[in-house]
Amino acid sequence: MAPKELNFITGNKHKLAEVQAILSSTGVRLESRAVDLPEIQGSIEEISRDKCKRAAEAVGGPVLVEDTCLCFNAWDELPGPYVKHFLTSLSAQKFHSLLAGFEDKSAQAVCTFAYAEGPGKDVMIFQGRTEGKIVESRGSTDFGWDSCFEPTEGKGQTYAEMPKNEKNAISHRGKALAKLTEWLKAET
Ligand SMILES: O=P(O)(O)OP(=O)(O)OP(=O)(O)OC[C@H]1O[C@@H](n2cnc3c(O)ncnc32)[C@H](O)[C@@H]1O
Ligand SMILES: [Mg+2]
Repeated sequence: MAPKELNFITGNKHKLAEVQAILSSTGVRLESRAVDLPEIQGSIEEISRDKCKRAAEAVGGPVLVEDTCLCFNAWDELPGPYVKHFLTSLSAQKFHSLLAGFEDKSAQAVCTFAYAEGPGKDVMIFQGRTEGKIVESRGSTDFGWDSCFEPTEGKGQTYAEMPKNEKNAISHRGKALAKLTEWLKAET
């Protein structure tokens, strides 16, 4: 059974704000708890499933978690789920230099939501992908690598230069949440 209310477990207030904005028109109620969950190494799906199981155990009830990856095509999809560490070390200003030796600057932003009804329960996965390229930082550096990712579907702006509603309409997170809300509608 799909829930009417979701308990989104994240330590990232920018993610939470986007998820709240995107879900506001859907009638789905969102609760949230800030828990910084340890993340394993592995495939995107393995990491998301494990993160969801840890969250369900930490909370003792239904949980929604999300893992965001940035995959460089020239790097066979890396840094992928490990992008946070690269960004923390380099900062947004130097982030583009990772691809300095590569002609191919294309990348995919991948957002994976994972939902479980509680500890030990099955995990449902919902994923969205947005194509783009890595550029020198332009716009606010508030949220992750937003200033370094220029989506192909946009008007040549980085995510950070776009109004929030425009980012949400084409973003990896928006697409993943569209799948999640479809499931919620179908189940209730
Ligand atoms: O508690 P959680 O939900 O795990 O939050 P987090 O900040 O640790 O997030 P991730 O583990 O998913 O790591 C993803 C990294 O990508 C960044 N990020 C996530 N979504 C983004 C977006 O839409 N635009 C730019 N950067 C983003 C985020 O700041 C991290 O550095
Ligand atoms: Mg994390």
